[in-house]
Amino acid sequence: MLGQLAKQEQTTDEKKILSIKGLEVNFDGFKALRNLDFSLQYGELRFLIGPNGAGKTTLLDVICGKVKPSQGQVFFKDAIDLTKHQEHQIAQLGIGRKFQAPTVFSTLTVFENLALSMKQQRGLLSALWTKTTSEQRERLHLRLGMIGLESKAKERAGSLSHGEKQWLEIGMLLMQEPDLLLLDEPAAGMTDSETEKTGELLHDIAANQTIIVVEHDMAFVRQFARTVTVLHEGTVLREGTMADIQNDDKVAEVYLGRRVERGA
Ligand SMILES: Nc1ncnc2c1ncn2[C@@H]1O[C@H](COP(=O)(O)OP(=O)(O)OP(=O)(O)O)[C@@H](O)[C@H]1O
Repeated sequence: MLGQLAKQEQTTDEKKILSIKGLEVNFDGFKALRNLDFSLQYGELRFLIGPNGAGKTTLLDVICGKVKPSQGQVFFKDAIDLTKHQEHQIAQLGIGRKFQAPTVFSTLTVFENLALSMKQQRGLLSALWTKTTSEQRERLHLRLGMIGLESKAKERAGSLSHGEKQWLEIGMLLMQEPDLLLLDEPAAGMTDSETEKTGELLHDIAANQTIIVVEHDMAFVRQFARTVTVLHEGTVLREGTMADIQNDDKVAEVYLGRRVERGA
């Protein structure tokens, strides 16, 4: 019986790409995260919401190695202890992070930006001047199509709209073939149609990769979220479908007594 239980637990664990237990982050005595448990299955698109200062960014910072926890476990693909790795190692292990503001090379073309981001052994300059292989070109065109910028491949990235720059940066991240993507407000500052396209892009990506999205725009979350985790005061307050979350009194209370509405 015990053996069976252990086996069951192991099977469940095997599906987890990320498993966090008892996480604590201490900034000079202030606990930005406390006793936080969080896990993610392969292929999930998980939205992370919560009021200002809830700890969302800090959680992403711990996962990508920018911030080291004072306590707790952070395991990637079961056996990789992320607390023991530096930021650049974690990127190589397959975790890609995108911050809110797009950072593309504005004087290079869209295609060149993507080509530079390819997972490769070559240095930056040789990546620019060496001819891409047909396999690489295929990958580049696949990503160009996915981010909707095929027709703008030869345009300078600096001439793109804000939304297009965001998609390009997501495409650049995808060229690294990460297993887990961490995205910070990918739809911030976008027009309604760009926001819509971004939501669809996230679902396209989640067909093969796992994504955590930190988001404030509740209309966006409502439209595109499958599972939502609500953080409050450094720990998980609730987790569930958007419908569960919207009807939860405690969640409404932490959002200053309002229902979870757009811009809350
Ligand atoms: N480097 C730091 N030193 C001290 N305190 C910090 C540091 N970084 C974050 N904090 C504090 O930790 C808490 C959690 O911050 P965090 O940025 O993770 O929240 P958040 O949920 O991402 O908020 P927002 O939605 O406003 O971006 C906040 O009270 C913040 O002031």
